[in-house]
Amino acid sequence: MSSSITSKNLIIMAPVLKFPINVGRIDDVQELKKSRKNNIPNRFVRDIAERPALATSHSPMSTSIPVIDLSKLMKGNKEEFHFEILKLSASCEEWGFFQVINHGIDLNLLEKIEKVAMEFFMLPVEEKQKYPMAPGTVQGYGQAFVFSEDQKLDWCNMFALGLVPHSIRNPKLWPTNPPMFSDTVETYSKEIRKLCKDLLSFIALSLGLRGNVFEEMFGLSVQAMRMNYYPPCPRPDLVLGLSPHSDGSALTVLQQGKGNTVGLQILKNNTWVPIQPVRNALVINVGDTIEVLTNGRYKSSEHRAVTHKDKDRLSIVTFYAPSYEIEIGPMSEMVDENNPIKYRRYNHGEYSKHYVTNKLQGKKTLDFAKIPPNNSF
Ligand SMILES: O=C(O)CCC(=O)C(=O)O
Ligand SMILES: [Fe+2]
Repeated sequence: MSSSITSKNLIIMAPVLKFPINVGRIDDVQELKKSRKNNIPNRFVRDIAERPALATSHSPMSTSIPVIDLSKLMKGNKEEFHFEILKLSASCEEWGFFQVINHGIDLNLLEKIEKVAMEFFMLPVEEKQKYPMAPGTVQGYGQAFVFSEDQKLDWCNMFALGLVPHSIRNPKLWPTNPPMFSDTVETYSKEIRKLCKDLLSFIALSLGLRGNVFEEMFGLSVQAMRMNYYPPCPRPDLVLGLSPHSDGSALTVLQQGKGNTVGLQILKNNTWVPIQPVRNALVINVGDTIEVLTNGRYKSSEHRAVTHKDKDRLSIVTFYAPSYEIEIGPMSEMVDENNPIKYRRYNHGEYSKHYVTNKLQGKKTLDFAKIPPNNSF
């Protein structure tokens, strides 16, 4: 029997790697850009099957995923509320993604977090490397999810922090430069936390469940943040900004840099669909945890980021998940004879550990929880 994981021992242990790892040389893509002009090191060049097709007249149109108006859920009349809940349920079932407008978060705060994030990424590399992401770990500056020398690298610089509970914080990784960085992260993460709670309660209602079901189940929810900076890439047809993956969270909130190019793509019906940013909206996606809890009714969608030849791109991503202590599995309301159980029960801390100690590879991480379909005739 595996012992359950608590937030305290997770930070000490996490990520727990069975062997010392050799990740080889990880070039900083912003520095590459400065030094090498058009030469892309082989480690960034994807195998042909993985390369992003550049837009042609045949490529799927950039799509606006469903847009949910939060004000209609918070204070709309009965009809507006009902309509928006139906839209929410359809978005989660069909896309696992939606954008939220009128979310109530001060637009100045969204601008401010973007500003400090960009200021951070524009610092000299020596300054950023004062907060290093150690190989195999997921906090600090660097590239996460790299576990071997021959693994392909993403055309991205990341900066990530654990936020809640406090025990997952590593104070040495909180930048003092830019001066407003850490304060802004604190304010922003409190606002995003409220949004996650509200959205989860509407997601519960959209499933016909009590609004507070997830809040009660999750305990003190874990919250972490990652800023992804994708510099322009001379050969966007050869590289990926971020490898295909689903998120291990319950819910993810993604803020795209204002005026940035399209970079996020979602795999839908085996086609990578570029997602058109909507002004002042936040992109929300269902993570693996909600997929398990709803027994696959709401699915975490596979997504990735691509780069652009001339333009950079920033995304600021919040992951909201249950406390590591809790055990999860499909909720009884989601299982019946037409919807047989698809996932086993497990400790969420174990899943988090599994997620952060494996490379990003589509939805493979969720095999951890899948019950193989019954093959008997
Ligand atoms: O940059 C993006 O749009 C995607 C980011 C993302 O999926 C992630 O950080 O998990
Ligand atoms: Fe993601």
